[in-house]
Amino acid sequence: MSNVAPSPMSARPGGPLTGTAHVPGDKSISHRALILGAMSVGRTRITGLLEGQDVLDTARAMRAMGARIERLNPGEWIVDGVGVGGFGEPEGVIDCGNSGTGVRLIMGAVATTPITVTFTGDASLSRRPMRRITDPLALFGAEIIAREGGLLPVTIRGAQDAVPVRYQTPVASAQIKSAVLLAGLNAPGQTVVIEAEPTRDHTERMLTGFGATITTEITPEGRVITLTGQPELLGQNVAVPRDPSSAAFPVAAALIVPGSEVRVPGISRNPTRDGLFVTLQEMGADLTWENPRDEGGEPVADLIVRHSTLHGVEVPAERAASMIDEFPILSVVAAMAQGKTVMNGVAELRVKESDRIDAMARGLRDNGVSVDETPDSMTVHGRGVIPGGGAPAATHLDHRIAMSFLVAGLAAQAPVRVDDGGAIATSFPDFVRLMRNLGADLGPDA
Ligand SMILES: O=C(O)C1=C[C@@H](OP(=O)(O)O)[C@@H](O)[C@H](O)C1
Ligand SMILES: C=C(OP(=O)(O)O)C(=O)O
Repeated sequence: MSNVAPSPMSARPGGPLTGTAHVPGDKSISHRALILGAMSVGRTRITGLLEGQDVLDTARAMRAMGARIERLNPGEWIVDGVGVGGFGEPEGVIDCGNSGTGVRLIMGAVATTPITVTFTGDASLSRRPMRRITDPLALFGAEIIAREGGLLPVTIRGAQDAVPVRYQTPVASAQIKSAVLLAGLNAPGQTVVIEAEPTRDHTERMLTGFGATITTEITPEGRVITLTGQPELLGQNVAVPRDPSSAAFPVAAALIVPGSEVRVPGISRNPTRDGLFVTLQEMGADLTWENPRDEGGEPVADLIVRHSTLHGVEVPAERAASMIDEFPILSVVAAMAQGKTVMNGVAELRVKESDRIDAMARGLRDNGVSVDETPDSMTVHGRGVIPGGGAPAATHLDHRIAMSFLVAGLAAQAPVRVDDGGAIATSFPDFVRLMRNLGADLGPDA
C-alpha cells in the first residue's frame, strides 16, 4: 500500500443519514477463520468473510504454506486445511501488508512447525513492535531473527521439538494471546496464557468450535487460558458476524448528524468488543438493540441508532481493551458532545497502524477541537461542534484515522479533509459507498 499514490478524500456537512448499513464481516474473526481453517483437517466453509486487504493478505499467506483456498461467491470461501503441524515452507517472503493481526497470528501459527518463514509488511507495519510476539514464541523453541528493535522483516525458524509454554501477557493484547495459543497447538502438553485484563476472545471461541480442548478460568491473576496441544482440528462452517469496529463509523455518524436514524443489522455483541457501545450509552446515545441471537458461536444483534444530544464521560482504563480500535471515532463523537471526555489507559493506541493519540489530537486541533494528551490518555473538550476546514489530516496509512475524520466532516461546520484514504480498504473496502447510501457527502477530493 505504501507504494500506491495517496488518495486525498473529504467529507462535507449535509442532511440526515438514514437507511440500513450492512457493514462488512468482522476482521478479527475473518483472519482466525482462514488460519484455523488452514490448520485443520478437511474443509472449512466461511460465509460473511471480510474481503478487506488485511484478510486477503492472510489468505495469500495460508495458500503459500499449503492450504487450498477458494472464493466461491462474495464473502463465501472454502479452505482445505493442512492440519496442525502441516504447514509447508513458503517459497517467498510472507507479506502481511498493513495487518498487525495477520502477521502476529501467523507468526504464532508457524512457530512450532519446523519450517523457516520470513515476514514483512508495509511502512506502517514495519514500525510496529514485534518483540511482544517473538519473545514468547522463542520460549517454544523457535529461532527468531529480526531487524534492529525487533521490527519486521522477521524470520522465524519454527521449533523442531516444541515445548509448551506458560505465559503472562505483559500488555492487554488479543494478538499476543492468540499468537501463543496458535503456537501451543503444535506443542505437546498444555500451553497456558494468563491475561490480567480480558481481551477479545475469538481465538478461544473458534478453537473450541474446531475441536480443541481449551478452558478459561477467572482467577485473582486474571484470565487463565489453558490449551491442550496437538489436537486434531476439523474443518468447520464459520458464519462471520458483522464487525462492531466497522459499525462504529456509521453509528457515530448517525449520532452526530441531526435528524439521522440508521439500522445496522447482524453485528457482533461479543462482550469483549462492546466497550464503545457501553460508552456511547453513558454519553446519552439513543441505541436500541433488537433480535439478539447466536451466530457461529458469537452473540449477534441488530442495532438502531438515532441522532442524540451527548455529554462527555470518563472512560475507565479497564474498558480500554474492549474498545481499543474505537478510540479514534470516539474522539470525534466526544468533540460533538458537551463537556470533557477522558479516555484512560490507552497507551496501546500509540503502537497501532499509527500513533492514534497523536494522529487524532493533531487532526482534531487543526479542525478547531481542543484536545489534551498524556502518554496513556487523551482528553477531548467537547463543545458540540467541530469547526472543520483545517489542513488535510495526516492518516499515516491508518484506516481508522481516515474514516474517523471523514465521519467528523459529516457533522462539521466546514469540510474535513484527509491526506490519504487508501488504507480504508484494509478493513472496510465498501465504506464510501455504504456511507453515501445513507446520504453522506464524502469521497475522493475533486
Ligand atoms: O486480535 C485481534 O484480532 C486484534 C486485536 C487488537 O490488537 P492488540 O491485540 O494489539 O490489542 C486490535 O487492535 C486489532 O485490530 C485486532
Ligand atoms: C489495530 C488494528 O488492526 P491490526 O492490528 O490488525 O493492524 C485495527 O484494525 O484497528
